[in-house]
Amino acid sequence: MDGVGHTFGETPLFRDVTFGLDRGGMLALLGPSGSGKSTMLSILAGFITPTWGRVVRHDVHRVGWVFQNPHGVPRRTALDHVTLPLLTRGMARSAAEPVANGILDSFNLGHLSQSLFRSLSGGEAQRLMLARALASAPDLLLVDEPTAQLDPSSAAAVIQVLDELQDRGVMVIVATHDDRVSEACARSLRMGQP
Ligand SMILES: Nc1ncnc2c1ncn2[C@@H]1O[C@H](COP(=O)(O)OP(=O)(O)OP(=O)(O)O)[C@@H](O)[C@H]1O
Repeated sequence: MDGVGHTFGETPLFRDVTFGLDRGGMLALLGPSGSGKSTMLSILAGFITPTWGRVVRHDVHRVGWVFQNPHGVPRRTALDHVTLPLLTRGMARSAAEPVANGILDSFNLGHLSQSLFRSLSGGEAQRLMLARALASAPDLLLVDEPTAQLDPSSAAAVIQVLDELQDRGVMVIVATHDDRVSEACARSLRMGQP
């Protein structure tokens, strides 16, 4: 990001944001409600063109986004959720299901493989959304408030998953109010000081 700023009206939401992130890097976007964290994620995803500055992506072909509230298909199993992105990447079902089960295991969800999405707890559902995002093999993963709805132990499990994602070479940018999430990130960017 080079000198990026954005405004929806007269007052800039943020200005002059410059940073670079390498493969395997994890950055926390911090700031109070309304400071522009989601807007910044949308700019990074390419959904919004910033008013000022530019975003340059090298070797970023796939961008994943995990929303604050886990959106799954209630009557589909956890396994279905992780298998689908593999099928859309061209894998045969016979090859995709073992890979999906491996991903579920690594997110501590293996025992819930056949559970319907609607029966999962909030923390399990949020981890499943991260597992599904990983199955789509993103180069850049944007995560919005992953722990906002979670109790401390579910939040700790999600933070561990975020850590593992960066170990796998994914660039992770996470908008958060949660100090524990920002502590897990090597770097942070504080919004709300235009
Ligand atoms: N499309 C839009 N048009 C006009 N104003 C917008 C638009 N999107 C966001 N805003 C405004 O921009 C400001 C920043 O919103 P944004 O959702 O980026 O904040 P945030 O830091 O992610 O907040 P939260 O932590 O509450 O999710 C808010 O005042 C919001 O009302």
